[in-house]
Amino acid sequence: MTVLDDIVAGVREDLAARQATTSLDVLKAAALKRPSAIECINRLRVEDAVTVIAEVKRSSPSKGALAKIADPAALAAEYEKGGATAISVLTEQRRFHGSLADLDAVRAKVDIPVLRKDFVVTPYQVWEARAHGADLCLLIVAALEQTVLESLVERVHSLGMTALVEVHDTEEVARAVDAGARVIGVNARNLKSLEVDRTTFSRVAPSIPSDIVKIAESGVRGPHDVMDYARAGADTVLVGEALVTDDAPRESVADLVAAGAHPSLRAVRQ
Ligand SMILES: O=C(O)c1ccccc1NCC(=O)[C@H](O)[C@H](O)COP(=O)(O)O
Repeated sequence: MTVLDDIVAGVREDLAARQATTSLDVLKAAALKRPSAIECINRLRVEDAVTVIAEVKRSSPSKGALAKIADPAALAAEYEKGGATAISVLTEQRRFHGSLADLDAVRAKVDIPVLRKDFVVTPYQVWEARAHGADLCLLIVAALEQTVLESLVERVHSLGMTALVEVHDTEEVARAVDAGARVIGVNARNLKSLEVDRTTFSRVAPSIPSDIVKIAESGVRGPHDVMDYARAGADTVLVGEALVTDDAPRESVADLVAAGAHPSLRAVRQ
């Protein structure tokens, strides 16, 4: 069994428990009370700069416990003040120690778009994301059969959210495009070995059509990695570990944002 299969099996068990207590009708009612979603795509891809999605990440299968995040909302607020374009909140419980409560807290605190980062395999979880205030919802191609991927992308978009469709190779890019993705994230973390290879983005991104927003996920340790991803064509970078393990997350986000807007990148991005 791969790490991904193991995580998804746990997600399905936890989901069954939540579905037993919260009906889809309750979620739908909550989702309908949300204001219409922010137009995320225009915020993620801006002229002359690479934007930053900063992640609330407590733990991970590859590293174990990363940070004691007593107040995820306060951390997200620091990210926002540092210039993050969006906040990613890991809501998976067993391996990442996240929760929908974290998503609620962050949503209540920040004005910028919020991503539900989880292993979404059913429409119920998409409704959950919307009911808990997410503007973006992660869908991992490797975890989904094509027909399911297509229906979940459609569901995410029909609820006014934006799907961040995650891929690891060019075959998965083709599947993401066929499924209607408008935003594709290339994750440098191999989901079998959990090793991070930052060159994955430069190999995979050229196969992503130009009208689709390109996000480089994982492995950013500092400003130089943002600039490398920018030179390889990223519109946005998604950063977790380096920020949650930092003593000054606001300043560190600001440094990454400044790197993404560095004048030397202008020629590359035109
Ligand atoms: O982080 C992990 O160990 C991991 C393992 C298996 C599946 C997903 C995993 N991480 C989720 C992510 O995609 C990252 O949290 C995100 O891209 C940020 O990465 P990083 O900046 O390297 O923490």
